[in-house]
Amino acid sequence: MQHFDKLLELLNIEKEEDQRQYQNQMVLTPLSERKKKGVSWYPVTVKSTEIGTGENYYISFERVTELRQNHSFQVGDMVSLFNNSSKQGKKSSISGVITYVKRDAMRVAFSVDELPEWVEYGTLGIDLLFDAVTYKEMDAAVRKVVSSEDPRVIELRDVLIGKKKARFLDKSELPDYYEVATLNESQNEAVQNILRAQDVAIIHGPPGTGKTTTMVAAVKLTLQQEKQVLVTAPSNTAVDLLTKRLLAKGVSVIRVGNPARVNEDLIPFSLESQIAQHPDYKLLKKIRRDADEYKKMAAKYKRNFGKEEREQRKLMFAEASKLKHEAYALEKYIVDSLLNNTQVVTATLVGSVNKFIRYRRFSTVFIDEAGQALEPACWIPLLKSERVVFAGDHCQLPPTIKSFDAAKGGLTETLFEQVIKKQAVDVMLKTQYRMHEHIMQFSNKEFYQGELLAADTVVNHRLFAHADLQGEMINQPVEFIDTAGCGFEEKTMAETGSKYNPDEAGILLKHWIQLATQLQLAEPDMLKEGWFSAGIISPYQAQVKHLKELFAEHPDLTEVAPWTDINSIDGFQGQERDVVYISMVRSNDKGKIGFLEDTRRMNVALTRARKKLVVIGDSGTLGQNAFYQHFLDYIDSIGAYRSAWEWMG
Ligand SMILES: Nc1ncnc2c1ncn2[C@@H]1O[C@H](COP(=O)(O)OP(=O)(O)OP(=O)(O)O)[C@@H](O)[C@H]1O
Repeated sequence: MQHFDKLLELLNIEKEEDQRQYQNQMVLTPLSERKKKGVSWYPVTVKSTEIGTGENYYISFERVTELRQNHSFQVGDMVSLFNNSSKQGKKSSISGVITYVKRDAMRVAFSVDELPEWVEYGTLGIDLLFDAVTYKEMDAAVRKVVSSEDPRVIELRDVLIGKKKARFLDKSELPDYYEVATLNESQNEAVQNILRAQDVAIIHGPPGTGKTTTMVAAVKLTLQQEKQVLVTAPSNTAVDLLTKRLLAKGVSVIRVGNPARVNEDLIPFSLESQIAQHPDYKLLKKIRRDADEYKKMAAKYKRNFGKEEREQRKLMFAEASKLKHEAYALEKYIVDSLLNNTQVVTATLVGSVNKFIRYRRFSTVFIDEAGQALEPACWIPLLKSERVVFAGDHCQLPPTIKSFDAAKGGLTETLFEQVIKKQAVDVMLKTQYRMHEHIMQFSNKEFYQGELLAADTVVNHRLFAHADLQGEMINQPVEFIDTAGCGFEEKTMAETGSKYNPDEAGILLKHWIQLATQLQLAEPDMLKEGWFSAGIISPYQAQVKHLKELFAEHPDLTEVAPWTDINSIDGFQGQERDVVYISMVRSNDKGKIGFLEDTRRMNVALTRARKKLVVIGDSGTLGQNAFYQHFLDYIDSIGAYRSAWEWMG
């Protein structure tokens, strides 16, 4: 099938590029360089070793280093523990997942029956590892979709790629007419669409429209018809959020996935932890220990032994193997009884191949953040489901893709987007609960055909409630500060090629100090914990870094610093702040805007603010692009234009 052949080809291109970037960073770089780059720790010392639930060992390491060195290790990353000892002859290694990491300490979970002996000798080091498993699972899923003889898989596949029309029950055929009192009209429409869908339904959720609220309500109602559903998303963070929201609504949930990648609050709801709490778990542990003992005893017989010892050794191995089978059967019994008694199983898309649910079938799979999910990853849970509900927004961030060719070839186009185009089964949520209407309106016109409405609670909310400030510019919901003609040229970071603009950052800082000072005077309560939040966004990493340094050094900002996050656009996806600044950076004679051409990404940045959005940029450079010219026209139409000259001198 042409569609899938192409998909496999693109996935392979992406994998090769990912691997190439990884190899450049790791394999082709000597250890001393890798250490400098922060992708290897060497040497490390073992601080402690613990046995976890299931077949897991946790080892805590400390890095031996004279310098304060940064690193790129994060919780959830795959790493390789290696032994560089010359006695060993060849390099030995095992892989694991980071469960905790600080500047010079980390804890890693290893899924092994036993730790290799070399862990106790020689000099150890840790490398960041390329995650090939994810690609393998995606590739296998796509191949299975093509070759499947399961009539339901074939049917669902044909609907999703647009060869067959999606079917819906008539409203009158719904068991009951559902209307959730706490949901608004379009949210209720989306829920009903889901209840009627026989193949696929789509919630299209523009920023702040309560996509998660709607999805949780839909899951609850679906559970009145179906015993159990699978709820997934591409990232662990999104799955954790959904798990929390479902638990808060009284739904029983088991979170499946590597415990090292699950948020700590949710560990009690993880399958591993539930297994450990099961009444038969003690017995399971005992059987496993006994099996281990037999294996160890059998292994003690060395080379020169007679017939009798040989027989004994054989018996011990047989006993160990019998006990292992018993343990396996008991574990399966425990897992099945836990899974059979939960309403929802949550996992990431790729995590739904987890050994405990690999062969389980589900009536419905919900896929959240589907606008960011690679098509091959979606097929993993789809293969085990009768029907699918996608939720997302294809007008916000697309999936992250490393290969330019794979992206150009179409790997960025999600299944979510393809279904919207081919089946037109999406219901868009139309009331947003985040932005003042002036903040919402530009994005609304450009991306949502002007169909969005601001809820009464936010339509005119302002930063300052104070009457004296009502008409003031500082209290306007949108400001654009134009740096055109100020000579604020963009600069390029030599090592990374990322752009930054120190003069623009300077203006941003001045504006924020002015605003923060007014805030402190007018609304002292706002600065109490949890009352107020601010975000500073730049599409360029180099500018993010520069802004962070600038803010850290500034004495006037100590009070507001805890409420001000500075990050890239991707770092703010799904989040909101009372005040948001965007530093556009690009300022050049040629009108080159690079990254900023990605208007979907800019849509995310422009829709994070609740009460005030300040955009700083060069209209001369930006205005050469149609999208930004529309933005500048919009700025004029609401009287939000200011010149950076006001802050100069
Ligand atoms: N029907 C509703 N009535 C009142 N408030 C609502 C309603 N639906 C959602 N909200 C509010 O809107 C906000 C965003 O909702 P929610 O967290 O479900 O959205 P999300 O899907 O996570 O975010 P986004 O819409 O940006 O993807 C929340 O504060 C929520 O309480």
